Amino acid sequence: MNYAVKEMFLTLQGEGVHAGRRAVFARFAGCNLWSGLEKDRANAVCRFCDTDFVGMDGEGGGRFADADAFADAVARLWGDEKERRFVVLTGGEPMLQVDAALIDALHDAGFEIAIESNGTIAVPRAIDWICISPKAGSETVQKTGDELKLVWPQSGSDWEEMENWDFANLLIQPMDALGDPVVSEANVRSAIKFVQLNPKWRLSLQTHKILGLA
Ligand SMILES: C[S@@+](CC[C@H](N)C(=O)[O-])C[C@H]1O[C@@H](n2cnc3c(N)ncnc32)[C@H](O)[C@@H]1O
Ligand SMILES: Nc1nc2[nH]cc(C(=O)O)c2c(=O)[nH]1
Ligand code: SF4
Ligand SMILES: [Mg+2]
Repeated sequence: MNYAVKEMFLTLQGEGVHAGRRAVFARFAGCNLWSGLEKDRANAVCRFCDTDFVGMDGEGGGRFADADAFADAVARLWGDEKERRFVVLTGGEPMLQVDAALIDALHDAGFEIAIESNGTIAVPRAIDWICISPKAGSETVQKTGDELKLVWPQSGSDWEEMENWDFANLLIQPMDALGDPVVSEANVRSAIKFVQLNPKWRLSLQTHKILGLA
């Protein structure tokens, strides 16, 4: 198997329970809920995406011939430190490409593996930290994991139903309205109010955007 990767970079995990943790991000090209082209956004299943995942032309991106080549690139970005090695597989939709060989190669290189997935494709439990972010209008098949991260508000998504799923952490992440600061701020206020009313849930902010990190 080869892997089409938009970009790979060293940063801090910006979101969720691991926010603030040093991490290599590997962003896979392509998604099953949007083509990634602006002309298709209005008709996509997922319409609020903040990410360019088209092609392989980003920093550290490219086509990796096999799992070892992928893991070598991740390890090079991490550097020599042997402790607490952490890689986040994201996209696009990483589960279109992640397979057992890749998971094994990253584990062999000493990495704890996290994934950011839309939950429409089952995620192997061999992945150490499963974060699922369900999208209204899609079928969520992965209803277990470490972190459920619901982008808020999303009409047509049933958060009460999600409380019955098997996730160790429930998070609400305000929707970035992509260039509309008034709406973005309203979404933050709405998310805070939601958590104040629903103590099973915690707030997740996109701290990398606040901090000016990738
Ligand atoms: C770009 S997605 C890639 C991974 C996967 N396709 C998914 O949707 O979970 C990474 C994370 O960013 C979140 N996200 C995307 N657009 C966002 C936005 N406009 N505001 C807040 N979070 C957003 C997603 O819900 C997901 O949790
Ligand atoms: N720093 C940083 N943290 C992130 N957490 C989830 C991200 C994603 O796009 O999947 C992301 C991202 O793009 N950058
Ligand atoms: S599912 Fe994830 S990558 Fe795909 S369009 Fe939605 S937020 Fe973006
Ligand atoms: Mg992002």
